[in-house]
Amino acid sequence: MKWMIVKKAEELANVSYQLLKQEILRHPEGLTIGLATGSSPLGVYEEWRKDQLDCRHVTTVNLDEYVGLSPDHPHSYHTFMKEHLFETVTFKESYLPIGNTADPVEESDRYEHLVRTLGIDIQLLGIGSNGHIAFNEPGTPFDAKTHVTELTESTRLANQRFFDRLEDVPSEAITMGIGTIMEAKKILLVASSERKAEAIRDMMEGPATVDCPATILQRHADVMVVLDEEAASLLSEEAKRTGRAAYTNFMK
Ligand SMILES: N[C@@H]1[C@@H](O)[C@H](O)[C@@H](COP(=O)(O)O)O[C@@H]1O
Repeated sequence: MKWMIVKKAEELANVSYQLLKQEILRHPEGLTIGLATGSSPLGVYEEWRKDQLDCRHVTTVNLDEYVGLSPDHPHSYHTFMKEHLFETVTFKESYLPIGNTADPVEESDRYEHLVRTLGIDIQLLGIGSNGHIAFNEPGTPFDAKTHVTELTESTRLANQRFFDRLEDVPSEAITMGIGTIMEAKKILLVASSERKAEAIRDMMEGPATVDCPATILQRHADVMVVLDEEAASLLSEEAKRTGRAAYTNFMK
C-alpha cells in the first residue's frame, strides 16, 4: 500500500484526479474506471468536470446502488453520478446496478458478470467510518461477489444527509463485493476528515480482518491512499512523514 498526505481538500481532489488522469492518458485504446459515490469523491469529480479531458474511450462502472430506488429517483446513485459527472463529461458507456429491479439477487449476478467482463483498470474508493468499502459492511467475507446487502444503522445515519429523513434511507443496497473490488488492477482510495481517522488507522496499521472491510486492501498489489491531515491523524509518526514526503515528491 502506498499513501500520500495532503493539507487541504483542494490538494486531495487535485492529486486524486491527476492519478486518474494519468491512467486515462496511459490507455488511449480504452479503459474501465470504477467510480464511487459519497462526499469523498466530490472534489475529484469537480476537477474532472473542469478539465474537459476527452473521455470517450473510458467506460465507467459504479460500486453500488440502493435497492428500491429507480435510476431517476432524486437520491439514487444514478442521479448522483449524473449531477456530479455524467452530465458534463462524456464517457463511452457508464454502468451502475439497477436498484428498482424485481429481483435484486439476479441483478447482482448480472452486474458481477458485467464488471468481470469489462475488468476494472482503476477503482476509485471512499471509506465508511466503520471501515466499509462500497457497501461491504463489517463482517462481509473477503471473497464476496456483487450482492444484496443490508445497511447498518451507522451507515444509514451517515448517509441520511443525502436524504430528507432517516426513514427515506433504503435499508438495502446492491454492492460490488470485496472480491469484485480486489480484482481491479489498481485502487485509489480517498479519505478526508477526522471522521475517517480510526478506519484509516485500522486499514493501514491494523491486522486484516472482516471487522474492518478496508483492511483487505493490504493484500492488493497496487493501492494508493490519498489522505488529508485529519484522516491521517491517528497514523504512526513515521507513516505521516512518509505520506507527506510522498505528496511533496509527487508534486515535483
Ligand atoms: N456506498 C458509499 C461508499 O462508497 C462511501 O465510500 C461511503 C463513505 O461516504 P462519504 O465519502 O460520504 O463519507 O459512503 C457510502 O456508504
